[in-house]
Amino acid sequence: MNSELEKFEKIKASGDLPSPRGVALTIMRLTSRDDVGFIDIERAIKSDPAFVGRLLKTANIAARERGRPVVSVPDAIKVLGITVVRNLALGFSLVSGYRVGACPNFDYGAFWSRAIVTALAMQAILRQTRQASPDEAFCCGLLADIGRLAFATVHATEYSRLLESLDLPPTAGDDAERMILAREAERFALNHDELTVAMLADWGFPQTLIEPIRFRHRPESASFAADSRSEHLLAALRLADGIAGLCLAAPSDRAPAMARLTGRSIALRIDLDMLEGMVDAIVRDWHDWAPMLSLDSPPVLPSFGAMLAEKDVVSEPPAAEASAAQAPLRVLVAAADATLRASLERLLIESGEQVFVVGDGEAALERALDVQPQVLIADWQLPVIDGLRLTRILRNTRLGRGMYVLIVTAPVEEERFVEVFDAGADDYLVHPINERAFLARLRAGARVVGLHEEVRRDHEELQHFAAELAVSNRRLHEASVTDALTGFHNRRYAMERLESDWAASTRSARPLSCMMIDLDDFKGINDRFGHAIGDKALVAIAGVLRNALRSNDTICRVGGDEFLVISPDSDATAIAACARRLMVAVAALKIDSGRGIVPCSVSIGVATRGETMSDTAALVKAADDDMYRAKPGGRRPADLPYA
Ligand SMILES: Nc1nc2c(ncn2[C@@H]2O[C@H](COP(=O)(O)OP(=O)(O)OP(=O)(O)O)[C@@H](O)[C@H]2O)c(=O)[nH]1
Repeated sequence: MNSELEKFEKIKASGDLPSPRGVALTIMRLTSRDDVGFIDIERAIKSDPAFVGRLLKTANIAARERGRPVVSVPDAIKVLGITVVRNLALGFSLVSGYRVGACPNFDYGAFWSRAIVTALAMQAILRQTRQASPDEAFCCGLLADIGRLAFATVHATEYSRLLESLDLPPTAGDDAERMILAREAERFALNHDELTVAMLADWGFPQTLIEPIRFRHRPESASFAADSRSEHLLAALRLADGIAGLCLAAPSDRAPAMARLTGRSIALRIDLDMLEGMVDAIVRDWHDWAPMLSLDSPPVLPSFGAMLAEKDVVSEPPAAEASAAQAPLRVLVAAADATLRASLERLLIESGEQVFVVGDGEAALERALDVQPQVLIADWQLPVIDGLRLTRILRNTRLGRGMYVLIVTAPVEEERFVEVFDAGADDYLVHPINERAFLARLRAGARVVGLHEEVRRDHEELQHFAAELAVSNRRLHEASVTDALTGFHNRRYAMERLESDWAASTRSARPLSCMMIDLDDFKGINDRFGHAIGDKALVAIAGVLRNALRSNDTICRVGGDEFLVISPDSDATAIAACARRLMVAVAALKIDSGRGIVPCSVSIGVATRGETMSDTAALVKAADDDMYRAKPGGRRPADLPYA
């Protein structure tokens, strides 16, 4: 048994590790048997109505593109698959069972909020990149930090002391995370990432899905093959971490959180536009999920675009690297002949390089993917996969394209060397090796490797600049559609947004409503109290609107004292009720001018898309007309014709 597993078994033996209960336990037991039928699982699920609701919700997110809602348990199982259903049951049962606990400095609410945002982010990222099942990724994201909860459960008092001594904000970056990991390892012999990996493996999660968790805060130590699923999942997990960090950051910490996020999205070729749509959708889903899981209410977050415009966001620069000229070369030597191997190894070590040695082609391939050498020295006559075939295989991978390849061969006629170059090798050495010639060739190789590294670094820097430029462009765009006083979008944005919500309502045949809100006698307020107090009133009324409306309503300031609210999925009754609520809330405002309370009231016009309405202009006009009917003097809530 390896030592990590041994340490995990010790913790597990305490019997206190977080574990599934109720229906989750039944489903896990059932799915571990070969003879279990679909009906048994369906029956187990149906015994827990709360789980049925959550399962249907997940299935409907998964099936968004198919246009037909999932309304039954068998349908949900078909959409998600038994494994995902089982892992969802596990995850949700842990959320319900460990909402509070005995570790005083562990914030259980923040832990689960972060978990659900990470889960939603993993699902959204994988839906975009399609490198793994988004629903499996959801489960993996939900439980990606479960080791932390496990420490808080098994070692409540000690873990609380450890957290107190570190006193780090929950959204700190990699450096802070590494500090926690190091202290946990010192104290408990395992860190929470290792414990998470062990727990998920114990629950039967597939290795490729959970292994990236081990490296989520130290990606430079991961040695996944280039373009492998694990490498991709690691990048996805880091981006999901970044998204969760941004969503949970205090407003003053959003700029560094945003910087981490934009840097990480580059690795997955997710541009800012995609990221924006993704983050805004994740925040909306979070608002839906939180009450379903009885989690803390999510904060009302500005849109991604508004957060991007908030501060000077600069994406993470590419990691600083030692100059390739000074760093030792990573050289892989692949030769069956022990004397040849030993002499190459000696020469390379003497010249200060980092050497890895293998005896056949298959081992060479495996080792190459693992250590990612910059130089490969391979014997032509290598067993299993010969040197030329090995070169061809590696040249077809991203990793192998930049490698400097030297083929070692016994003397052959000149003609045959063509084959060496045709296979993609850079040079050859004739055995027995002339030491001076070998070292000269190695220097030539080092020069080429150095150039490759330079190109790669330049490319990364260019990507970094491109990301920064995209951020600046986005910020400029955001500023051009944002009202500086209230932070709401302006008329230009309102009209674009209305068009897209109109199109969505046409596609889905769902209602679309809007509200035109106009402050009453605002000129009088300015004249009586001064412009500064007028501004204060505008900001206060904007705050009322922000707090009173749903997260998927769009509020725009379309004139000096006019706001337009676009409300998808609201019918005439709902929008009227909403207008009444707003009027009451604004009337209750007490804005102190220093010379008495400022009288605040609004007139609101409402309109709902009807069959005779041809376009968005007609909808806005209807709301406008309704608002003017309410003036002058402001319409009282009771005057609104709908109860
Ligand atoms: N303080 C402040 N005032 C503004 C701002 N933008 C526009 N205004 C003022 O808002 C007032 C709007 O006046 P009107 O359009 O006559 O509307 P009203 O006085 O609210 O009258 P009714 O709409 O009929 O109730 C004007 O005096 C503008 O100068 C702003 O950003 N800050």
